[in-house]
Formats: sequence, C-alpha cells, structure tokens
Amino acid sequence: MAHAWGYSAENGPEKWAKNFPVADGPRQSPIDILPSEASFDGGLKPLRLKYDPSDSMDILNNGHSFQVTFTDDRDSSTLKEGPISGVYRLKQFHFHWGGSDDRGSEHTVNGTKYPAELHLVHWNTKYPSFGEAASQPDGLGVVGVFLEIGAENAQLQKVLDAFDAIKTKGNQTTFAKFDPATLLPGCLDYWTYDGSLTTPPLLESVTWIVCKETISVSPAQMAKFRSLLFSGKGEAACCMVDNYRPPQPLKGRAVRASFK
Ligand SMILES: CCCSc1c(F)c(F)c(S(=O)(=O)NC)c(F)c1F
Ligand SMILES: [Zn+2]
Repeated sequence: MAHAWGYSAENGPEKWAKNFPVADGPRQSPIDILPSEASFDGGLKPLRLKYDPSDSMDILNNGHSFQVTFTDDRDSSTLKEGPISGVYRLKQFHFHWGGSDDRGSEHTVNGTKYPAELHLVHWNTKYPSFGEAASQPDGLGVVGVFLEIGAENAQLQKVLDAFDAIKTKGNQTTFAKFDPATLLPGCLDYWTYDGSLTTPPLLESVTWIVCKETISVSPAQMAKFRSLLFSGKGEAACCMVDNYRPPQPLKGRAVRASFK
C-alpha cells in the first residue's frame, strides 16, 4: 500500500511528486511573496467576508493539521469581491505551524517565515459542491493570514482551548458559535495570485488571497499548537509540528497587490 503523505523525510513535500505529479505543475503553492515585484492593481476590490458564527460545527485533528468545519448549505458564511467573482462559501479553516518560532508559515515574504499561517478555505458556489469546486481552476478561494509572535490572542485562545479533546489523529469535538472573523487582522490589504492546495492532492484550483497584516500569537500559544499529535491514539506519539510546504517556483505567475 502506498505510504500516506505527511511531513517527514520519508513522506514529506520532497516526496509528494511521486504520487501527485502535479506537485511539479505550473501553479503550485505556497510561494515567496516579493512585495517589490508585486504589481498594484487598482481594479482589485476590498475583500467582503461575512461569517455567521452559527455555521461553525466541529473541530477535528485530521492527522496533518486541525480544522474547524462549517456548515456550507447556504450563503451565510461567504467570501465575495476581492479578486474573485461570484460567491464563495466558507468550508473550513486550519493552520500550518513550525517546531520553533523561526518557521511554520507556508507563504513567506521576502524570504521571511512566520511561526504559523491561518488558511480560511472557501469554495465557488457556481459549482454544486466543495469536492467539485476543488477540481476547477477557479474553484477555491483561500484567505491566508500570518501569525506573528506578540501578545496573547484571546480569540485564537478559544480555538486552542479545544485542543485537549483533539490531541490525536481522528479525534473530533463540537465547536459551535465561533466567529472566524475574530481571527482576521484589522486591515485586509492583500496579495493575490493563482495557486494550489498546499497539501496533496495539490489541486491547482486556488485563488490565493494573502493578507499583508499579521495577527498576534504568544509563545505559550505556539507551544499549545505543538501539543497536538500527528499520530493516533495508541500509536507512538509524533508531535504535530512543521506541517508546512516550502515555497514553490513562481513559473512566471503575476502576484498582484490590492494596496500601494
Ligand atoms: C481536498 C482538500 C480538503 S480541504 C483543504 C485542506 F484540508 C487543506 F489543508 C488545504 S491547504 O492547501 O493546506 N491550505 C490552503 C486546502 F486548500 C483545502 F481545500
Ligand atoms: Zn492550509
């Protein structure tokens, strides 16, 4: 049986192309964002993010990260405008982080790595489902937010407080009435480019929207991220850290900025 993918030397990002050849494709993510080479596009609209806290359902350790999943059977939690057209519904959010504060984000800015990166995953409602959208070039819109070491983030703490119930792979618990807008920075200036999922199947279906402004996370909160396990109950414990893919070749793609 083919090894499941992961982030170790044996099954990590350098090995993914074997089972997922698109890993070497023309629009892979993440990338190193070079602000001086991004072009300001005055035609880019401000992001319109509207989330209904009653849509949040549960929190799951999926063995690669943890995710908070939202009910997506109506247009109650949506991404509109920005670089996209139409209505994209929020499906889930998750994070990527490092084993120490000097790494962990997937996107980088002038080569700078942040300790973690939040991804809010939305799907284009011109398609009948998330699964269908995920295979289309304009199917997904992911908002990325960098976490920067600083003051404790009280809103993020609400997510971290659920970790004792999801320590091992496959664990899930109810996570209701959470407003993901509380995790967004005050300023929603962004960079945008055409990219992919950053985890297998690495589908080239993502319009990336990476916020310029960061949100804070305290050192103690980063330690809490690192208390999760990649491994399942009863398996040898393997700390969930360094679950990030490094930047991929830009291959001629344009990166646009919504701000000067
Ligand atoms: C078949 C995908 C399941 S949903 C999902 C995900 F689980 C994930 F991790 C990422 S990511 O590439 O890692 N971050 C943007 C996504 F984009 C997603 F849409
Ligand atoms: Zn992600």
